[in-house]
Amino acid sequence: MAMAQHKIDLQAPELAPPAVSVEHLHVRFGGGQSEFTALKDVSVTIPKGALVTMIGPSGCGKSTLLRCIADLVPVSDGTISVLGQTPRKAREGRDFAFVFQEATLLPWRSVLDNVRLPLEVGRRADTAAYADPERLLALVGLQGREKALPHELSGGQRQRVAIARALISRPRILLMDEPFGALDEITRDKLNEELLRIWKETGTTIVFVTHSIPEAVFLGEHVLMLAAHPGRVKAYIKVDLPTERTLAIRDTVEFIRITAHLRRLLEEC
Ligand SMILES: Nc1ncnc2c1ncn2[C@@H]1O[C@H](COP(=O)(O)OP(=O)(O)OP(=O)(O)O)[C@@H](O)[C@H]1O
Repeated sequence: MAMAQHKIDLQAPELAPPAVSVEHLHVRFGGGQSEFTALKDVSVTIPKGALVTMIGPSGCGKSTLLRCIADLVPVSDGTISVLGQTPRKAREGRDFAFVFQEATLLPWRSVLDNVRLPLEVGRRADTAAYADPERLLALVGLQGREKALPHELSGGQRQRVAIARALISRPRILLMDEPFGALDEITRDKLNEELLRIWKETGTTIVFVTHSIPEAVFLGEHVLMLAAHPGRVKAYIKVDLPTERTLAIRDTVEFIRITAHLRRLLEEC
């Protein structure tokens, strides 16, 4: 009698490539006498759909790591895979988008036209591949401000525009380098809550660099800590807090315990 065939599901989640896989990454700048090792033997896996925050002392290589993932800085040794491809391929396929500390909006274009910009300069012929700019503005809480010019917006609102613009190509990964670092505390708190909502609504994987331990813990499902000189992984912890988070969670014993633990680790870096 023939044996029953067992169906093998090649799309099983555990077999799918992670969002980002970094293996034995070394990044060196300069050469000869002035060679400088910015990252040494960094290995880390970022699961699909995760929100990973990255923290570490100044100069430990957080931006460098993010830029390597984004194909903006060349890798000296090791490999990076973004959704199973090279960072170059992922960049060409617009699989990720980058949000910087400065919103860098075009001052002469309206909010809506700034968000639409990637549609005009992009290489995707298929406009259905892009999200609807007006819906994105609603998603980031800027409904009704479509016609405003950047100078008419607050810093927090400009950063909301930058996030909407980043989301227009429906990136599967959002790389954020201290996006709220220049904002006042109240605006930053509000945007932190909103980012969690946007993350849940879009299902985008997010890698978020910050200098703030409370911000890293509030946002992160996982916190990646780098140590400096040379830049290397110090810790990669899962944040054991409920996924539904409001700012009030920062007053809980568990939140305070995790931030204290990270602060002690940071002091060793
Ligand atoms: N293009 C470059 N050429 C030479 N050195 C560089 C270059 N980019 C970064 N570095 C150096 O690599 C190290 C890591 O820089 P990086 O900006 O990644 O650190 P960081 O952790 O993001 O710092 P910060 O928290 O201050 O923003 C620093 O010493 C920096 O001076």
